[in-house]
Amino acid sequence: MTNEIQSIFNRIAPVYDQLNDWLSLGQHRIWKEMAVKWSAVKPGDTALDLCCGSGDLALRLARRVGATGQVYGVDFSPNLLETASLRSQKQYPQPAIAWVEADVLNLPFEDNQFDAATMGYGLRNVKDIPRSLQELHRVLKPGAKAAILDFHRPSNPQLRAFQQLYLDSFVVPVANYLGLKEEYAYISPSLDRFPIGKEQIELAHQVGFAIATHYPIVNGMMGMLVVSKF
Ligand SMILES: C/C(=C\Cc1cc(O)c2ccccc2c1O)CCC[C@H](C)CCC[C@H](C)CCCC(C)C
Ligand SMILES: C[S@@+](CC[C@H](N)C(=O)[O-])C[C@H]1O[C@@H](n2cnc3c(N)ncnc32)[C@H](O)[C@@H]1O
Repeated sequence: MTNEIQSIFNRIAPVYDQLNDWLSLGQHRIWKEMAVKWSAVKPGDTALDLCCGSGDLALRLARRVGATGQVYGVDFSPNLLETASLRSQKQYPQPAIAWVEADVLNLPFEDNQFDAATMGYGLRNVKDIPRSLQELHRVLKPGAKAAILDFHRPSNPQLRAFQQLYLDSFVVPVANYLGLKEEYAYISPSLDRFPIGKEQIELAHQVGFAIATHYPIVNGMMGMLVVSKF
């Protein structure tokens, strides 16, 4: 399964950023900015972006930590990391970002290292959610926060039906046009398996996060889990 997920993301890498803009009507930028803000990252921090993909969140974190801070972006897709690295090289001044190819279930970092963290659309894709939250908890400093953005299922049946229709009748056909039907058709079943907000809070508490809050966004079609370590 891990290799399957890795190869999905390697295949979509060339069009990933463009499709996110088209399919979310540009809205994913706002949701990602909210994640950065809710991670409470500040100038001088050492910040972590898990499942960084093409680097959207890591680049935003880098703007917040500034010249005195450092950002680490971790992902297991070499193709998306290549895009991320090219994007950061094009920026001036060069952001202080280290792109790390690794599995977020086994982070190559010491305990208590990071002041803040983000994870965008990663948690739903890992094969062991509790383990990934445990690793995040381990590497955060006491007092640090993380914001975890992902799809969510709205409790309202009409909104849920709209979300399903949007995925089946807009997202998948657009991806199909680019030869990526199966890759984008994967989103819907992955969302069906994904724990809802309350369940995410419970999992976060189980791995030791002292505070865990889930905020529905876009009428519950997306969600943000914000966790704090004490
Ligand atoms: C940035 C977004 C999704 C990233 C993403 C996550 C995955 O797990 C994938 C799996 C396989 C292939 C691709 C991805 C992937 O790109 C979020 C934005 C893109 C969404 C496809 C848009 C979905 C929007 C909501 C269902 C409805 C929002 C309505 C609003 C009025 C635009
Ligand atoms: C939907 S993309 C999100 C990328 C980026 N965070 C964003 O918001 O645009 C999911 C990312 O998670 C990565 N990923 C999934 N499981 C992983 C794991 N176990 N370890 C490292 N990366 C993983 C994929 O390679 C992919 O880049």
